[in-house]
Amino acid sequence: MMKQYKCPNIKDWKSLCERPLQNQENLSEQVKSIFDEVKINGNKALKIFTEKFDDVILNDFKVSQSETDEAKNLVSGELKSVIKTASENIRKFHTSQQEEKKIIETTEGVFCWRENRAIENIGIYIPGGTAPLFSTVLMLGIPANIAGCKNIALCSPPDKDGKINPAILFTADLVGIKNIFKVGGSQAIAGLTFGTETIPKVDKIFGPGNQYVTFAKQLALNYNIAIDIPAGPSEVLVIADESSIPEFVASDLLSQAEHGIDSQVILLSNSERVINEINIEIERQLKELPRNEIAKIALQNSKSILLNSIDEAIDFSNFYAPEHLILSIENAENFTDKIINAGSVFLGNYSPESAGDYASGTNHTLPTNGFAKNYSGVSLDSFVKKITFQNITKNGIKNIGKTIELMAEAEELMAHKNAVSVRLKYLENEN
Ligand SMILES: NC(=O)c1ccc[n+]([C@@H]2O[C@H](COP(=O)([O-])OP(=O)(O)OC[C@H]3O[C@@H](n4cnc5c(N)ncnc54)[C@H](O)[C@@H]3O)[C@@H](O)[C@H]2O)c1
Ligand SMILES: N[C@H](CO)Cc1c[nH]c[nH+]1
Ligand SMILES: [Zn+2]
Repeated sequence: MMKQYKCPNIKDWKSLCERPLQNQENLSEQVKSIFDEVKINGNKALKIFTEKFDDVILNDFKVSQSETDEAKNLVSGELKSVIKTASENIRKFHTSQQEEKKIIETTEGVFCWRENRAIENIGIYIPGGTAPLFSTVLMLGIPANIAGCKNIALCSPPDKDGKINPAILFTADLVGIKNIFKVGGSQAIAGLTFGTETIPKVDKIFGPGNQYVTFAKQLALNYNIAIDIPAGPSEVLVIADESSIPEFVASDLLSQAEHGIDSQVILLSNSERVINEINIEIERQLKELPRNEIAKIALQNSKSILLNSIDEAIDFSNFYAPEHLILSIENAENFTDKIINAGSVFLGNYSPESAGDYASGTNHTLPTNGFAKNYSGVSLDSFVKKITFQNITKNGIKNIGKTIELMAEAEELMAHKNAVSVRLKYLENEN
């Protein structure tokens, strides 16, 4: 059952926005010690942590070609076909994010532009603890392909038989990923950070995961490894008014609650009747939901909040900064300008969040835990660096030279000034 709140005072919003995170001190100590072990002992440490956390003893972490071939035979034709449909939409949307090179003449003879270069060595993490998220392989592998990333290492936790789910292996094969490792959790992130005898060290780590994975990615930053975003336990916030359909809203809330016991779902409405009906629906659907244990626990972390108006609900949502925001309200499209902080937004009664999770084309790797205030979700840009170039003609340096000289002198950096002065003098002598 979600906790219920009625028109809370604005000073209580901060505590209402707290996420159900684990004891961060224990978590950080644990992840730091896993990093230290993997840094020093490589595969030996991976083996110990895989036995401890995934309950399986592995002597080789690399997935062989025969394992991939076997997995491809285990995935049904129907599933293969819908994965391909989803992959086409994801490819279409991410290809549309490519930008044309634009050369800008800022001053006559001064030409500036940017060019994209793919990040060459990347690691992608595919969650596998609660559910094998093969859809995440599409979300990360496809933009990596479009960007032109050369070397992609994929890590995902093994099951108790020491295997990776066949759909993950099929999807990895579909997007051309060959380097696959059976390692999960923070030990996988440590492996990608330092490199081991088997796992390559990478330049940037992508992918969602539980609190251990997310903390580990943030730790990787200390070792000069870039990360995509903090993409931790899933969240959804739904704003519902009288036009919403309780059955739909309840289904959306449950869809994120089932991700993990630390997921959080929030319902906001300007109508007590709507909140009550949605809560009744949640209870009804929960009973019918197979494997509902996780959702039940996550719902205890979750809240339904009655607010005075839809505008106030949007203010609350911007304050909370949800990973996913669903607007189940009349004329939802008219409210988009007011959304300031959210990872991905779903408008109206027929845009379920699951569509973005799988197949509409947008990326499902999104910022959580309030990070939608300052991070975007994963996109094509996440896989490239943008290098600036400039080309200044003789005329251009004559035009902009004085500006640079005066600024350099004012900063008391005379060598900077001189780098322009020598050129201007040279050009004077040329004439
Ligand atoms: N934000 C996003 O974009 C996004 C997208 C998809 C999924 N998610 C989230 O990803 C998460 C996936 O989590 P998951 O647990 O299912 O899979 P996971 O693969 O992230 O984590 C499983 C691994 O965690 C490690 N682990 C488990 N218990 C541990 C412990 N006590 N100490 C240290 N390590 C431990 C194990 O090694 C295990 O292999 C969910 O919370 C889901 O909501 C987020
Ligand atoms: N909702 C998750 C992002 O928070 C993504 C996902 C993958 N599969 C199902 N859902
Ligand atoms: Zn989901």
